[in-house]
Formats: sequence, structure tokens, C-alpha cells
Amino acid sequence: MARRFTPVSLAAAVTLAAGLCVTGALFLAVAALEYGKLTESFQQRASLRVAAIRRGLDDAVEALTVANQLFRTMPDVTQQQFGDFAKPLLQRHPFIMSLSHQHWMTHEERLAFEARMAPGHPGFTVTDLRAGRVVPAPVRERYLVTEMFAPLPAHHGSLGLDVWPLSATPPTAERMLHTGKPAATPLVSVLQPARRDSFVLLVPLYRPGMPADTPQQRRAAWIGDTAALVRAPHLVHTILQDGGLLDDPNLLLRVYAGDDADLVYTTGAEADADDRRWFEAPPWLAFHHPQHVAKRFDLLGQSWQVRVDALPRPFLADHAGSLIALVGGLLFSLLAAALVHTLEQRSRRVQWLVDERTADLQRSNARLNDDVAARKRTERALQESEHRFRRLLALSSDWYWEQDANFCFTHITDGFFEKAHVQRKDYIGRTRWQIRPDFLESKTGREHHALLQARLPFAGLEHEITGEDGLTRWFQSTGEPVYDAQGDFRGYRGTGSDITERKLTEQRIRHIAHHDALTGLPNRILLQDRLAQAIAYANRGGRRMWVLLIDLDRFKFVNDTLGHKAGDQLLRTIAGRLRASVRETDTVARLSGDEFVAILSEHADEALAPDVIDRIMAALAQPMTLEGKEFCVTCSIGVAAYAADGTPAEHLIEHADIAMYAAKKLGRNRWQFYHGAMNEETRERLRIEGALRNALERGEFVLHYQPQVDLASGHIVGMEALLRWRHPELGVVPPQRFIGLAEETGLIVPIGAWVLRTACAQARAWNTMREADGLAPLRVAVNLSARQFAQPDLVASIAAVLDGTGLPAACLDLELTESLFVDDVAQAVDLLHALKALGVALSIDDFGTGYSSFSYLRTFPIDVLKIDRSFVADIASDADEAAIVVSIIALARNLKLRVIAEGVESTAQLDFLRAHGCDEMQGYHFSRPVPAEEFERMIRSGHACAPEQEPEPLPLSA
Ligand SMILES: Nc1nc2c(ncn2[C@@H]2O[C@H](COP(=O)(O)O[C@H]3[C@@H](O)[C@H](n4cnc5c(=O)[nH]c(N)nc54)O[C@@H]3COP(=O)(O)O)[C@@H](O)[C@H]2O)c(=O)[nH]1
Repeated sequence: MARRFTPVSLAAAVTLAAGLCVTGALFLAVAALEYGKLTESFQQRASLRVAAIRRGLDDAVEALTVANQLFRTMPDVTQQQFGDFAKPLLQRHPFIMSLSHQHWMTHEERLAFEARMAPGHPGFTVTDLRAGRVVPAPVRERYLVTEMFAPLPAHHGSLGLDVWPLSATPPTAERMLHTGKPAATPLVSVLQPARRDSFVLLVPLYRPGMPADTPQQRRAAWIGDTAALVRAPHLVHTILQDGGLLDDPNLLLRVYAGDDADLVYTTGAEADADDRRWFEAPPWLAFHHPQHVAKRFDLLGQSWQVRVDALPRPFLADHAGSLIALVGGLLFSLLAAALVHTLEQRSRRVQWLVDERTADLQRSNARLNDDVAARKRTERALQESEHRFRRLLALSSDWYWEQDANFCFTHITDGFFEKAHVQRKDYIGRTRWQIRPDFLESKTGREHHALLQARLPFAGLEHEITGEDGLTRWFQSTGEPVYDAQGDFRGYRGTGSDITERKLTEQRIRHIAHHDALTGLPNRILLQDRLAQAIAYANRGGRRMWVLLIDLDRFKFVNDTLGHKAGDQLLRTIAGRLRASVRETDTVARLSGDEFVAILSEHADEALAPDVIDRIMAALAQPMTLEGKEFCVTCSIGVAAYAADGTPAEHLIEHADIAMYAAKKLGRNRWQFYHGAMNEETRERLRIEGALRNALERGEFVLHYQPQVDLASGHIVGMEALLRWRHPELGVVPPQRFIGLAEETGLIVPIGAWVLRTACAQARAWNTMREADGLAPLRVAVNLSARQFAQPDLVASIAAVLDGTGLPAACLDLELTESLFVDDVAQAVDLLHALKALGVALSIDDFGTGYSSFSYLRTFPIDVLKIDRSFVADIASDADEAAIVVSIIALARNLKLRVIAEGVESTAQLDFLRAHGCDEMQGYHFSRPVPAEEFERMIRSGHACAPEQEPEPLPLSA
């Protein structure tokens, strides 16, 4: 939790605010007291000064009144008397500049006065003041003339001055007479013309004995007055000075007089105290408290005003108490707030620490609770998992096992013992290799042991166990190492499952993959394996072993004659007899078709092999019943002896095969050991095969044509196209040596196509030629091999050749052997019909040597039967052969087929055939197969070439 403190706590702020409030209140209270005291003091001092001024003015009037008494009490006062009387008055009241006596006189009295003054003042005359200059007064009805004046020497020129013309005099006199009291003039200028700061006080004088109670009486009785010239500033200053009231620097005293309120006196330099006001604020709050006292009063008919203002003072002078209270209060408030803040902060820090600790404790507690809850969940999950695991184990076919650090089983679930039919006590506390001592002898066991030593997991460990019920079962284990919390190895744990079913299935699959489905014998794959084992065994013991390649003689005939089912039965019977003819340790395998291989090993006695072989041949030669008929099957056997004839292991079967061919060549139903010379033939065969692959594109093939002659007319009616291979090194290779090879390799398909195209083109050319000569067209017979017959585009390709060469379909005769039909009769029928639909003729070649089922002759759209030359050869000498030929001719007649005999070499044969109604013949008697040019010459001349014209085919080894 973040530790946060506010800059100023609330309590401190409240304390500060309270302190400031109290301080403010205290400050205001003290300031109010100070203000009250100041106000009172000011009022006192101001009033004192105003009263002093009023009293001084009254004193001035009193002094004048005293002077006026002199004239009332003495009938004839002289100037000397007046001077003497005035002198102490003037000394006592220095603000009175002069005292004078003025007489209200008529002109006669002026004259009398002038006369009276003349002795002491020659040329004395009553005067006026005009423009500040004293001039003789003109004659007037009345004069108010200054008769006496004090102090005399200083104001001697004032005697005789008529003051009545002065503007202030008449109204003042009138007021005086009206009120019957002394009167004062407005302010006048005396010393300085521009400054009106003086006034004159007048006290009336009445004629003695006359009443003066009313204004009329007083005007009637008025004879003059006593006047005092007073200088107002002087007057006021004297009054204040005498009263000791000039030493207060904080007061501004100003005195105004007259209707115009002329300032006649001021104590300060400031002209206006109001200018000192610093700011507009409550007077008690301001540093300066602007106070004034103004008193207006009347002095002998003139208005006077005295104004006293308090001058500004330093704040401290009057507010030290409030200021101390303010500063003290502020300091106290701040200190109190700081103290409260400090206490608050400390309290908060303590609270924060407490909260922190509390939160830590709560978090720890929560974590603890979480941990406990998580642990409980984990335990529950574990229990559930354990339960599920046990349920799964119970439900599944698998089991669980554990081993300790020494790989001894410590725990195996029940499933294992139920499956394996073994006892728990035989497993718990023991290792795998203690249970099965031979475990570590196997490669699998050693690899497993190495994995355990390396503490590595393992998977798919397969092992077999023979249970107490005597059955052997297969199991599979998967495991991983177990470590404790400290990382120490504790053993292994894992699961196991019964894989017996899978193993059996695999065995079955392997068996199928390695065995021939028809006979159950090992197939070519397993044969190789067994052969390797036998070779290894022979190598280990320095023993001999023999490989027999067994080929059935004339199996094709049986198969073609009786069909596949019979053929299969025959092969199964042969397989059983072979198996029974050898020892258990020997191997008998089916290589292909009617070829079998036997491996005879572990025969210590070398001489034993021929016995075994003879036994095999004898067993196979036993009659067997197929399709209700009894058959005898012979075989030809080739034998390769390992470590005897120098055959390398990988060529054993090949050499046995060569030897088997050799046996066949020797006349079948015999066996032959392989020897080195046989290998040469095989190599030659391979050489031819290699050359055959290039022969077509190198143009090494040519066609020879053998005429087919109509026996009735003796004319050539057709020819059979026969393939010849002119090899640059081997010379002319006979078809017997390469047609079979071309069949095996599939090369017969392109070669056959070339033959068909060439033969058709040639026939078309000859027929064109013959047509020009008015001769009948010739038919060309072309042999079709089994591979060609199986080509899906056979019909289309023949049609294309006919179309391409322009040969009419009726001129093409396709020669087929019976073996082509036996595999799939229905398909063969369809195909023959399709070919027939093209318009070509179909011949059965070598008729009588194969299946020779007369029934198919009805089904198949056959046109010609060609009697095999093996029957023709002996017709003249062998009654049986002759009977067969006669039967074939009769059959053809019945089926309305053309019949042609091949291999006719003699006139006797020719005669026999002609005598029995054979349609056509082909044979050396008429012509051997010849090149095209020769054949062309033959058909042009109508003569056949001599039988010796065609050289005999060269032997392969040539
Ligand atoms: N699929 C193909 N097979 C072909 C082709 N060319 C030939 N062959 C087949 O090769 C076999 C051997 O043929 P060949 O050596 O040409 O022998 C033929 C004749 O020379 C021979 N013959 C003819 N008259 C006589 C005779 O009076 N005596 C005697 N000993 N032999 C004679 O017979 C062979 C013709 O036989 P066939 O075809 O059955 O009519 C052979 O089987 C050819 O079929 C080919 O292009 N394609």
C-alpha cells in the first residue's frame, strides 16, 4: 500500500483557522479599544484647543470693552490718556495690533477737530484711504474719524483717518447699533493686500445721558466707538501658545473666519488634512484614523470655525497592542497548527504502519487461505484424477506399474495379472531381467536397459510372456523416470497394454505379405529372407546348401485345358507334395506361376541332395485327379549349390533358374546342376534383351513373307508376315529367341504395332499392283501376341492402321493362339467380335496344341483354323497325327471355317491335305518366308522360291 500524507492535515488546518479567527478577533478587539482611546484623546485635545481659541477671542473683546469704558467714564479723554490706558492692554494682548477711538462727527465737527489737532499736527486734516494711499477726506455729511490711536508712534498716520468710507465699516456699525453690542468687521487686508487676515472689533460709544435701549435710541445716541485691530493668525497663535497647545504634532488645527471662511490660521504645513487619508476603510481598521473636530461659533457678528484634524501616525504608535496580539496570535496559531500537524502526521504514520501491518497480515491471511483452498482443490483434483485414473484403468485394457530406483516392480495394477495369467509374487520386487533372464540377451532388452540407466523415458517396449495357461501373449510397456521434489531419481512408472491381438494381426499380415495366397508357401520376399538365413547358417558351419528351382512341365497346357480352378488345385497339390518331400528345416517357396524354389540346408551329407531331388520329382510325378480326370505332372529342376559351384549368394536362384532351363532344354522331367557355362547363355540372353530394346528405332527389324497357297487352284492367295531381326553383330536373330523375350519385357507391343503397320502397307501396295494386273487381292496374316491382345486400344489401333494404310479389312488376317482366350473367355469373345466388326479375318494359330475346346469355336467369330505343323509333320507316317489333321479339317468344314495347314514340307503331306479337303497350305514345300522384294518377284512370276533360299536362322551363340 502506498504511503500518502497530505501536506497539511485537516486538524492542523482547523487549528490554524481557529487560531487565525481568535487572533483576528483579538486583534480587532484590541484595535477597537485602541481606536476608542485615540478618539477620546483626540476629542479632548481638539476641544481644548477650540475652547482656548474662543476664550482668547472673548479676552480680546474684553480688552476692547475695557478700553471703551475709559471713554464712558471720562468725559474728555486725551490722546495721552488713551495711549497710556491702551499700552498695558496691548502688551497683555499682543494679537491686538492697535486700539483706536473713532468719533462720529458732522463736517462742522470735522473742522473743529482739524482745528483742534492743528496745533500739535500742522496741516492736520481728516483723511481717506484710496487705493492704499492716505488722502484728505472730501467734505461729507458725516465722518467716522479716528481721533485717538495706540500705540501712537507706530501708527501716527492713522489719526484723522475717516474709516466710514471703508466698506466694512458701515455694515459693522449698523449691526453694532442694531444689536447694541460690540461688532466685528469681516476680515480685511492690513499688512498684505492679498491676505485678509485681520478684523476690527468695534465697541459703541453713546452720548452720555441719552437712552440707548433700542436701535433708534442707539443710533440717536451714537457718538463713536472704540476699535481694536486684531490680526487673526496672531490672535489664534497667541491663544494656543499661551495655553501650551502648540506642541501636539499629531493635530492639524485650522481656523477659518468670515462668510467666505478664509483660512486665518493653521498649525501644520498640510493644507488639507483630508489629503492624508490613505485609503477608504473603516476608521477603526485603518492605520490612520482620520478624525476631526469642527466648531463653528459667532464672534461679534462674524462667523468663525475651528477645525482640528488628527494627523497620520505610525501604526505602531497607536496599535502596538493590537499588532502584538495579531503577530502573537498568528505565531501561536501557526505553532499550534504545526504542532497539531506534527501530531496528526505522527498519528497518521502510526495508523499507516498499523494499516500496513494489518493489510500485510490480511494479504498473508488471504494468500494462506488461497493456498489452503488451492491445496484442497489440488487434493480434490488429485483424488478425482486418481479416481478417474483407477476407473479408466479398470475400464481399459491397460494397466499401470511402478518400479523403484533399482528397477524392481513395486506396484502393478491387477489388469496385468489377469491378462498375462501370471502370479503377482513372480513380479513384485523383481526387475524385468530377473523375471525373464534372457531379457538382456535380446537387442530390445539391451536397448531398454540402456535407456533405464540413462534415466530416459521409453515407449513401446514389446515383450512376450507365456502365462500359466501355456499361452504366449504380447505386451507393450511405456514408462518414464520419476524424481522426487529434491530431484532425486526414484524409479520408473508407466503403463502397459496387451498387444497380443495386434501382434497376431501383424503376424497374419506378415504371413500374407510373405506367403503365397494360393499355396500358403513362402513367397519371393520370405524366400529371400530364408535364403539369407540359410546362407548365414551355411557360412557359420562351413556347410553346403542347395537351391532348387522347380518348374512344372506343361503346366500351361493343364491350365489352358482345364481352366484356372484346376490349375490352382494342381499348384496347391504340388505345393503340398513339395513341402512333404523336404525336411521341416528346409524351405519351399512359390516363386511365380508354376515355379517353385526349395532351399535344402543343414544337409551334412553332400550326396543327399540328389536323393532329395529325386524324391521331389517322384512325389510330383504321382498321378492326381483334376476335374475328374487323372493327370501326371512332371517337372524340371535346376540346382545351384552354395559354396560348391562358386555361386555367390545373391545369384543362387538365378543360377538354379539357368540350370532349370538347361534341364528343360534337355527334354524336361529331369534335373540339372548349374555350371559356369550355363551362365554364358543367360548373359547372351541379357545381351539380346538389351539390343532388342533399341532394335525398333534402329530399323533392325524386317518382315519376311511366306505365301499361303490355295490347294485347289495352286495360286498364292495370301502371305503370313514373319518378323526378322537383322542385328549388326548377331546377324539374323530368329523369332523363337526374341519373341518370347519381347513378350516378357512388353517390347512386343510396339514391335507388333510396327509389324501390323508394315505388313498392311506392304499388302496394300502389292494389291494395288495386282489390281492393276487384274489379279485378285492377297490377304496378309499377322501374328498377335498375348500382350498385344491385352492392349485396351487394340481394336482402335488396328482400325487406325487399316485406315492409315488403306488396306481393306477383308485383306487382313489376324492370327491368334488359343491361349489368348482361356483367361477370360467372355472378354475374349467381346474383343473378337469387336475385331470381327472391323471386317478382318480371325485365325486360330497352332490349332490342336493348346486348349482345343471345340465348344469355343462355336462361340468365337473365327474364320480360319491353322493346323499346327507338329501334326502336319507326321501325317504321312503317323496314323494318329493324320487322324487329328483329318478331324481338324472335318471340324472346320462343319463349322464352315477355312482351314489352312502349316509346315507343309513334302508332296506327300500336300497330297494328303488336298485329299482330305484342306483349303490352303503354307510351308517350305512351296516357299520359305522371304523378304518383301523376293515375295513380290514371286507373286509377279507366279513361282515360289526354293526352300533353301532362306538361310537357316543363326544360333544365338553365333
Ligand atoms: N507375335 C508374333 N510372332 C511371330 C512373328 N513372326 C514370327 N512369329 C512367331 O515366331 C515363331 C517362329 O517363327 P518363324 O521362325 O518365322 O517360323 C515360321 C515359319 O518359318 C515356320 N515354317 C513355315 N513353314 C515351315 C515348314 O514347312 N517347316 C518348318 N519347320 N517350319 C515352317 O513356321 C513359323 C510360322 O508359324 P506360325 O506363326 O504358327 O504360322 C512362330 O511361332 C511365329 O508365329 C510376329 O511378327 N509376331
